[in-house]
Amino acid sequence: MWRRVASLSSSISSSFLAQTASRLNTWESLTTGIAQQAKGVIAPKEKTPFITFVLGGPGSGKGTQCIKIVETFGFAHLSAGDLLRREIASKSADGAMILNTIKEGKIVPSQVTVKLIQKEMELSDNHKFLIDGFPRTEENRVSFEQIIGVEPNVVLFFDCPEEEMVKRVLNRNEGRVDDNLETIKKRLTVFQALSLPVINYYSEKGKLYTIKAIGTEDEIFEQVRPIFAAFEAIPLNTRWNWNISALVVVIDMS
Ligand SMILES: Nc1ncnc2c1ncn2[C@@H]1O[C@H](COP(=O)(O)OP(=O)(O)O)[C@@H](O)[C@H]1O
Ligand SMILES: Nc1ccn([C@H]2C[C@H](O)[C@@H](COP(=O)(O)OP(=O)(O)O)O2)c(=O)n1
Ligand SMILES: [Mg+2]
Repeated sequence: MWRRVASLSSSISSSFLAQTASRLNTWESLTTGIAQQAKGVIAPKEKTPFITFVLGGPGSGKGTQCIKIVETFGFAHLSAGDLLRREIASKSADGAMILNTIKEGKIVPSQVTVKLIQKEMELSDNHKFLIDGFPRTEENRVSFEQIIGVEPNVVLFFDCPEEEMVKRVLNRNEGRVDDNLETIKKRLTVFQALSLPVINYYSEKGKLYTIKAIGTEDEIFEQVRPIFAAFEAIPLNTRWNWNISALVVVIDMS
């Protein structure tokens, strides 16, 4: 059980501590949100969730780097695109609508995507989540906050030039309905118009880590690794919860 044992003024000046602290939330908020949503069916989990949003344009290398983060840091990988493609394949009620939306390079209504993410989070034994390709719009972002009830600890942005993204997507060869030049152009327009505002939002909140997504997969991962290594270095039984006016020390008494 988490107990608050002290509340300190915000005089601690280390930027690392401040940045790190701002990215850690208490477990209570998620358990409350999920428990409310699940109407008590699912028992609260025991660990503080650690949520990373993985953002970047189509072909910027999000999925590729997520695999490496999973291997190295043991996260659960929830790809919004994969969850939506699974709905299409399962011929669910929303399947046809999702397929048409993806073919058009547009964004699926947030409630549909958030519900799929929520289900995966509830089913997972893990407490560290990489949410890949989400939120892609401000509507996505607000919907997640409202339905799940938490904010991310870390937001990664894979920053890649458009020509490189187009080249990678056209070579991806996974048989995706949206990996063609016509749809990619639409997706890049949507990324600029709807996803960049989300990236700016997290930048202003001090949660954004921008990765230069050019180079080999390993070179790019060397930019990613220290971000999570820094969080791993925080002692397991100590969590800092940063507030605008106060720093609250939370010590695990279990
Ligand atoms: N650093 C890289 N250099 C060249 N190709 C890459 C790199 N990272 C990923 N790729 C390839 O580019 C394509 C898109 O990568 P992917 O991880 O699916 O991107 P995203 O999930 O952002 O759309 C894939 O075929 C992948 O193998
Ligand atoms: N939050 C999301 C994520 C994906 N989608 C839809 C629209 C996207 O173009 C497709 C594919 O997403 P996916 O993340 O798999 O695509 P990339 O890996 O960036 O190429 O799914 C969505 O509507 N909302
Ligand atoms: Mg992807």
